Amino acid sequence: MLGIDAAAGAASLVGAAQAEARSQPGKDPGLSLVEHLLTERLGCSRPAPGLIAVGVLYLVGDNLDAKNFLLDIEDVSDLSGLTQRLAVHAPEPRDAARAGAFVRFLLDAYGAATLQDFARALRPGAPVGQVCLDTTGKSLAMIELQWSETLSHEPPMRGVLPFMRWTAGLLRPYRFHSTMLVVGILIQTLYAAFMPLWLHQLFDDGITPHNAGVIWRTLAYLIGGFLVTASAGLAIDFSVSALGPRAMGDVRRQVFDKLLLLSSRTLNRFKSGDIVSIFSTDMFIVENAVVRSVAGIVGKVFLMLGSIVTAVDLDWRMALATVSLLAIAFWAPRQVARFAVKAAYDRKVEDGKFAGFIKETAQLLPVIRTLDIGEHRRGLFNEQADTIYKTSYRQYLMGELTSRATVFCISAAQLGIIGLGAALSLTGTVSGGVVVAYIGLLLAIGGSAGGIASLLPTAIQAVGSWQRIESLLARPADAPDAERAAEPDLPLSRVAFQDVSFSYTGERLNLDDITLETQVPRRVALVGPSGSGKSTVINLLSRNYDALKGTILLNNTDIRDVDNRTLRALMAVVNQDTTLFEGSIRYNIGIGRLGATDAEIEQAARDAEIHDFITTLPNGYDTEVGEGGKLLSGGQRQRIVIARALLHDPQILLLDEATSALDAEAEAAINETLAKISSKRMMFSVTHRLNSCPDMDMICVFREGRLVEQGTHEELLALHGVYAGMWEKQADISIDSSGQDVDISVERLRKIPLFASVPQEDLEGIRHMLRVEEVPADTVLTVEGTTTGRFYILARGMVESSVLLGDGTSLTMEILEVGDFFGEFALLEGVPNPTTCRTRLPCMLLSLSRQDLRHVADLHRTADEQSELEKEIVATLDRRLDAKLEELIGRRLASKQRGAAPRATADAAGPSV
Ligand SMILES: Nc1ncnc2c1ncn2[C@@H]1O[C@H](COP(=O)(O)OP(=O)(O)OP(=O)(O)O)[C@@H](O)[C@H]1O
Repeated sequence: MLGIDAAAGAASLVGAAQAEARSQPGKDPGLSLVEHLLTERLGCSRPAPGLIAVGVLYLVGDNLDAKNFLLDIEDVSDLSGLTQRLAVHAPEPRDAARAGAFVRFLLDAYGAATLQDFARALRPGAPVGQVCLDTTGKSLAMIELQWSETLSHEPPMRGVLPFMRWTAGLLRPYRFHSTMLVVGILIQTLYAAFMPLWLHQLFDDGITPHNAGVIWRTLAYLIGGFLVTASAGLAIDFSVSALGPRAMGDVRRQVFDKLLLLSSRTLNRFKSGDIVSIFSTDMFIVENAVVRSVAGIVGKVFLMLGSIVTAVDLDWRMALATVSLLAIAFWAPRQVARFAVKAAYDRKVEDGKFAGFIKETAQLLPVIRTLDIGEHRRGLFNEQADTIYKTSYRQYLMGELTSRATVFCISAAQLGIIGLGAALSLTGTVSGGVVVAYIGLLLAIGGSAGGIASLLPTAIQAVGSWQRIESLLARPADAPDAERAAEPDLPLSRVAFQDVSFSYTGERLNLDDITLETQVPRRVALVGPSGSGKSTVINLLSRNYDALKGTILLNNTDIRDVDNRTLRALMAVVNQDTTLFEGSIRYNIGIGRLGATDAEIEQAARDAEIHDFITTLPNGYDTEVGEGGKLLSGGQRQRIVIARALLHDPQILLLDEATSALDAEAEAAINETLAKISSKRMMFSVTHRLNSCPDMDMICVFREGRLVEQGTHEELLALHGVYAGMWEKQADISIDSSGQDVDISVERLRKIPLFASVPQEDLEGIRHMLRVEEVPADTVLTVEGTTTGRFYILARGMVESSVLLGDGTSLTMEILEVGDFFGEFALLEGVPNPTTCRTRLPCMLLSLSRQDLRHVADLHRTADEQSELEKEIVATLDRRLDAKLEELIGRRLASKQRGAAPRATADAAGPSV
């Protein structure tokens, strides 16, 4: 694993380890051996680094994959402490597991060479953070985060018995019904236990000696017992019907409460269909098992136990044989049951993925149609359906095999016992009555076993579902309240970021050492290319995530010390997602402050400038908004969200592209409203369009996670840096106040390389030829490999350019923003578009076709002159095409090397296509 030549000098290493074991009797000889290997073969310092030695030993000695689940976030959050403990003490079992998991992580994520470097660098006294930096290039916090992201979050596979124990725990609070259930089962058990004894009595003391008294008395017992048992059966039916739904109601509540406490980081780990399918399919399957299987299995087990007691009473030798054979008969199928439980769990996981896939397909149907990737999606569907088929096949087969194996083993045991009884009766050691009673007993046992076997597949299926419910319940509530719930002295006068760094996955820093300070009331714009970290600042301020390093202060209080309720009262977030809750408009605004009066709700609606619209609706504030608010327009929904935020009356308003999902007209109107309502409070506003920036008190410019510039509009323009460049790109493209017309200056056109050398009068012509287009989100504008389309300049919104990879997935090449342009290849005869461009947000565009361009040239030029113009344009395009193709090939290669995972590129907002 570490590239050590094990054979070389192995004897001397073993000798040294043995000598050490003799001199330090408490020490694990295996650990000594690994320490000697590390120090003498890899040049690690003495004493050998405990972390790596213990980790390697644990890894080779244990199946870590099976134990990894035992570790949770806290276990991986103190690598320094772990290293120190393992350097001086004999390892605790949990620390040994941690070390093993860490070595596994380093090996998987960075390879054996880095693990060796890490081991060598772990010298006594060397800070672990420095070792991490020197060998992996990542800080200690990043390594811990990356490590925690790799932890398996699946609970250990468990079987039917733990599931039954869990069910018993669920039923315990319901005393009346549980008691009724237990009493019912006991009565059935007693009857089953006594029946063979009565049969024995009937045969040996009644029928054989012709004793009518005994016969009638025993028949009376049997009939009475039968009637009582039938009533007990009814009691069982009533109690399980009440207990199952009640117990599952409790589980639903628990899971829902847990859901509310999960952080965004944890929620990101779930597939979109998972949570819904846990609440729907998994809960149903478990409930079904609680009602139908669990009580049944318990009842049958009791019956078998009762029968065994009777068996002892009848003949102890046969009873001993019965118990031994039954033990074997139940043990053997357990081996199959383990596979059955795993198969049931796998099936549930696949169901969750499948539900997510269907949901995604339904949501993205317009995109699928416009991209014409129906066939590709069908291929993915077939793959998923195939996987579902395979996992279901395994699930059913294993379930049925478990049941069949149980029946088979029990039947074999029965035959064995009958054979023993017959043999003993030949020797005269047992009477005929005992053998008859035993046959009755075995019928009862066989019936119970058969019953258990038929209930097992349902129970096994439920174990898979239970594991998934448990895996959600077992997640730590990682959005906990602050331990020292401190109150920042209100009102708020200051918000500060001090050396704040953050990463979502531990792979790279998404915010890198951000320091900024601002006073209330102040309006702050967060600008920068797509993926530069603007929304992440909002995520940290609203405490959706906590910083990896550094502090965010509200006045002088660390945001992590402020309890969630106070924090939520201080802030409101409005982002581009305008999905509403199903219910009335009143409800959707009112949840901004529960308990608000109707007058307050109406005032908030007035401030958000939606009151007049609401009063025109037949049901006014009681109008139902439909699922997700789909009965209202995007602009109306956004105003309702703003009204909700205003009702909340926050001191800090966080706006994250609040208007970018709206059309330009609605954006213009809502921006006016936002400008009014933000004047009295602090506002952080993420924006791509810079036209609002001149009015802001402070502008923070982000690039690749770093805060590269901050100041007022004028200060930043004077810097001639990133902001000035962005401003220049956007400044001469204006949208009129109605949001319906776009204008671009000739000077701005000239800055596009394509038009750099076009004569002034032609540029004027081109400017007038440009067509204004308003395009909704998810519209495909150019398609890779085709020669149709137009040349576009982006005046508003965002466009994603991507290429299709060999495996059918698409790779994002660039995110184009206001001022960027694309599709110039459409201006050339026969040159196919190298990428597909699709709008991510509603866009306003200026566009030009090849015919338009030719027409412009025709107006003023002779054929020769026109061809000169075309030649210049062709030459510019050729240069850009070459550059584009080179970049494309490079990215495709890189993506293949990374396993071709399609994802938006972080630094995607470079120059336009
Ligand atoms: N939940 C997440 N998990 C992993 N990475 C994420 C997550 N959210 C954002 N990122 C990554 O973090 C980086 C910063 O994202 P962020 O959303 O803050 O950028 P942004 O500047 O707001 O971009 P945009 O303008 O496109 O909204 C990006 O590279 C993005 O891919």
